Amino acid sequence: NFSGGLKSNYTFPKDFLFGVSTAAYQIEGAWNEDGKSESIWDHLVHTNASFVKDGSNGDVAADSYHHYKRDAEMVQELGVNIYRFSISWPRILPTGLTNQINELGLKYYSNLIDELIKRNVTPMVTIYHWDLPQKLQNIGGWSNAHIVDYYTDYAKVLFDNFSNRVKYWVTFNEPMQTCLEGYGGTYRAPVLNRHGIAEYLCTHNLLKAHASVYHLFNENYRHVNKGKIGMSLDSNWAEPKTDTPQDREAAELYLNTHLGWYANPVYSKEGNYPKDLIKLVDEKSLQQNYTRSRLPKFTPEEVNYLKGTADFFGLNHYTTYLLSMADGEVGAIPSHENDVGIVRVQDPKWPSDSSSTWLKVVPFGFRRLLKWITKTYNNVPIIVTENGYADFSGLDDKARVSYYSHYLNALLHAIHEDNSTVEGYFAWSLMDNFEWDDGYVSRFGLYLVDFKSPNKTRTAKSSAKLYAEVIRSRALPAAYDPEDFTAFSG
Ligand SMILES: O=S(=O)(O)CCCN1CCN(CCO[C@@H]2O[C@H](CO)[C@@H](O)[C@H](O)[C@H]2O)CC1
Repeated sequence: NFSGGLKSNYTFPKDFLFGVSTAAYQIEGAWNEDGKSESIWDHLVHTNASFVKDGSNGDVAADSYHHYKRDAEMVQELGVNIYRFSISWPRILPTGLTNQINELGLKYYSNLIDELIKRNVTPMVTIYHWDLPQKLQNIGGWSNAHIVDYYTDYAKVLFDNFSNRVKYWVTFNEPMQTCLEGYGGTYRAPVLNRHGIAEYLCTHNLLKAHASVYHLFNENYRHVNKGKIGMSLDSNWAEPKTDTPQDREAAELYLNTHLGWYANPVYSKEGNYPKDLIKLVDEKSLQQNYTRSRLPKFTPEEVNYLKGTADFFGLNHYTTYLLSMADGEVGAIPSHENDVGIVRVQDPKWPSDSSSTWLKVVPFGFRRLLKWITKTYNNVPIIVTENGYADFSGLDDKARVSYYSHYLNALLHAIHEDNSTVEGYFAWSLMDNFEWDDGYVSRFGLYLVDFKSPNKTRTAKSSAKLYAEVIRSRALPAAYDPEDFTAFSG
């Protein structure tokens, strides 16, 4: 049924990892303090103030650079076992390269890690959550093949300094957002908009960089504390718009050419990009008179080098779309969108009070996506590294309480009825933060941040209490009703 499963008294396994997530650019502030250099997000919001809905930026954000002890306290109040945060590359390597290592940057993260360990909370580090040093973008960024070495050198500095205290690593957060939306489009930094070309170059180099860091970790650092490393991929669920063969094909094609674009090379038995994607881009490139396909190819050695380079499947999920085949050309020519040729919409009946217009509440989609990943990638262990809801602010966040209840219900059914191997779940986000193009208009936090107060005061919302209760009891509240979506009726 709609909420992903009927009322049950399923519980979460006692060793299930409950976590909460944040990202450097969205919470830290101190954008140019203590030696940190400009990231591509600093550069974008400073040179194009109209990019952000409320004209704001991450210069100060939640000022976690100065309030990380309060953050660690909040994490402890929630009772989570693990805290996922990201490290800012330009805070560690101001030139982007290892000729200059910023000790004050290392110190900040070392202090944060110690605060977490003191509170019995396991740190999980996301090595890259979108904030590339601008100096590297100036020489091509992810479209420059040498970025594989630059990223590997950066990751080695983190492993050398933190692998004895950090057990969980995520190489990239949502690589598709960087490559498809940032290099192919204008929705994310560096807003290159070189659709049809740059999204494929970015992805090609980024996947090689991922594998390079996986092997570095596997060979030299895993033994330090039996650490684990993976990647966090974002995916909507794709439901066929109508129950017809074409729409079923469109839904499968969406998953293969978006999630599979990154998952197939790493998690599938055969490796490499999905066959559908290779075929579509090769054919379109030929028709468009390109001498060679716009999709770069992996050599057989590279296909093997990439295969199996993760201990878990990190999944960021928020919402669902209805898919159908396009009748005729869609999107710019050339572009990934045009290459794939499908159309996605959302059902107007789906609850949609969220401040993020794309975020519709569709719990069954979460359960079906987990089942699809389990089936497609041979029951790979999954860690849901982000899931959450946005509103316009407020402490008694009933819609967020309802969203989490429904999505956790769907998760319980995925675990107990669909036998998906899910090892953990992280709420996005610990606190209200800079929501990229939505600025501070859309709030995702379990804690409300008063951005006008000097200390960026954090206060627990009703959803923080719900989440803490679920973690303590390992179950949904007895009062939870899978059929009740009233919290969303506007
Ligand atoms: O229909 S549209 O094409 O107009 C918009 C597509 C919807 N996307 C889906 C992927 N999602 C990534 C989520 O992004 C993740 O989730 C959080 C909340 O956004 C961010 O704050 C995190 O940094 C990020 O990891 C952003 C919105």
